[in-house]
Amino acid sequence: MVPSPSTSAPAETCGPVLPGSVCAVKLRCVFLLKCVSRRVCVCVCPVSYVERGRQHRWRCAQVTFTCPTEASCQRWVAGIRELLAANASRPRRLLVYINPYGGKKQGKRIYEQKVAPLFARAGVSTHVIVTEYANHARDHLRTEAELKQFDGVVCVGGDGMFSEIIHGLIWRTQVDGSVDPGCPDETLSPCSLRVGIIPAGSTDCICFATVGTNDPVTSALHIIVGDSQAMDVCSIHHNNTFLRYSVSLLGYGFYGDVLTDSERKRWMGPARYDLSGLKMFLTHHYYEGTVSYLPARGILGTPRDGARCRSGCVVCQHNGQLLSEKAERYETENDGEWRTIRGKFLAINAASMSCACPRSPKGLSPAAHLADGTTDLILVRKCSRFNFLRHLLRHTSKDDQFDLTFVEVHRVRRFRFTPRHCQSDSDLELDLRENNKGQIFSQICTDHPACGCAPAYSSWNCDGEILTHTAIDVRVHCQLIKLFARGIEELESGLCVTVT
Ligand SMILES: CCCCCCCCCCCCC/C=C/[C@@H](O)[C@H](CO)NC(=O)CCCCCCCCCCCCCCC
Ligand SMILES: Nc1ncnc2c1ncn2[C@@H]1O[C@H](COP(=O)(O)OP(=O)(O)OP(=O)(O)O)[C@@H](O)[C@H]1O
Ligand SMILES: [Ca+2]
Repeated sequence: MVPSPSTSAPAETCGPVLPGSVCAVKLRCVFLLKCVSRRVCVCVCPVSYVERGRQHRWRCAQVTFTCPTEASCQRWVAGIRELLAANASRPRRLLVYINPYGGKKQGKRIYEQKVAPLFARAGVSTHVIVTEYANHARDHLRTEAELKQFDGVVCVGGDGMFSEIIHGLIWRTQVDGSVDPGCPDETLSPCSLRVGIIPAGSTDCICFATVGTNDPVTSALHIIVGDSQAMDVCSIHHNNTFLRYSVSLLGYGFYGDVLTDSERKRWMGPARYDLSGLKMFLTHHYYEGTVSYLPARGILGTPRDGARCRSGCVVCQHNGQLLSEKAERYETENDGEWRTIRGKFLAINAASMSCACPRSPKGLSPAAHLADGTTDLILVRKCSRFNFLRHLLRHTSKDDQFDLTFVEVHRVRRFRFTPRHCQSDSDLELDLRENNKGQIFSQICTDHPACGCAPAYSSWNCDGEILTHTAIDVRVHCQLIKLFARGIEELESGLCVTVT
């Protein structure tokens, strides 16, 4: 039996030096440090472990054992090392990409000061690359990186940087497995390497929604203990041509416009989103188009069931199993019934996870799941500024943001969007008839008296990157990637397990 701070150690061999009780997470030994000093007949052996703090934060703590002889100390050390080595889920070698440019430009400092010392203490070796330009990490992963040498990839940056990493990894996995990554109907191969996120961006919603906090030390500890959390990925195509993948928010209208405007203000750091958000709220543009979607059927959960995706989520386990069985039976998602909605929208958002972040702690779709093979399609129809503000405010309160007449939400496996100006002649004809022949254009101008005309189209905000096309086809790939995370834990802050 190997000692851990959780068990009272046998008196004759080893016992905590510190008097009183010790707090520990599940009381699992995280690291082991070597014997640091030897006095006459006493060997001191500090062992590091994880301690839970407030609001899902983890901290590294230490307990020191003393042994009467060097030999018994070495036996304890060897025993613990053996136990840790036998744990296959803990990474030993990691490929680390640092974006020195994201968020407040602190990525390098955060990694060097807060994360690297923990990796070193845990005996995790690293190969660190500080990126020199946008898409450096993506291209390195696609073509150069010797992935067999590593047990995982770590991304130091924000959602955009994480997006680069998964683009590189997913592409590489498909090419290595002879799967065509560009084909919209292809069943993609899941990536075997896990990705760790050290938050150093502006929103960091993927980290927040999978860990419960944006804290570099907590994320580093989740990587060290070898946590694993599967995640859905949406593939986005335009006319059968691959555009991008998305794991969090795919937003047209409001969030697309906020992103486009905020890119010009990058020098402001994370505050750019608030300023652009206010500006776009006041601008109040709506966009016309057609949304078609394939509802998710036969699965557990709905977008308004009040459930929350948490560590060990049964909905994700159940739906993941169901969808993989479906794939084995060669059933395609095409056999369901597509539905179509035509209209004027302030925002069209697809949230593949809750998209919780410090700005919106419960997220855009609080009941969305990380790994259930679906995305929540949220349609905010044209409404007054006052009503839109009511909807936005509910992202920050306990009230249901979908309980409004101009908002609807559907849990879907696939969807398509066609902006009005791209619609086929027959669709346009239908529109004209619906709008009393020809009055549609003057209608738009009446709705925007300040400028006299409305923009015909917005852009898609795809995990914080702007998409080049507006007409898109989106498909969810269930559990395509894995993170060094465990989902948000139910256990609340401050709770410590006491060692007697
Ligand atoms: C009145 C307060 C309303 C507050 C409403 C806050 C809603 C915030 C919802 C945030 C959802 C983030 C989803 C994640 C998206 C990421 O993939 C992406 C890349 O990191 N981040 C953004 O696009 C960054 C998107 C950032 C959007 C910020 C929007 C701020 C809106 C402010 C509206 C002010 C109206 C004030 C009227 C008096
Ligand atoms: N060395 C670099 N120089 C310039 N841009 C880079 C570099 N490395 C990565 N990038 C790009 O920087 C962009 C922003 O990075 P990141 O997502 O880390 O920060 P952010 O946008 O501030 O945060 P968030 O996405 O969480 O809102 C990404 O699009 C990424 O491709
Ligand atoms: Ca999902």
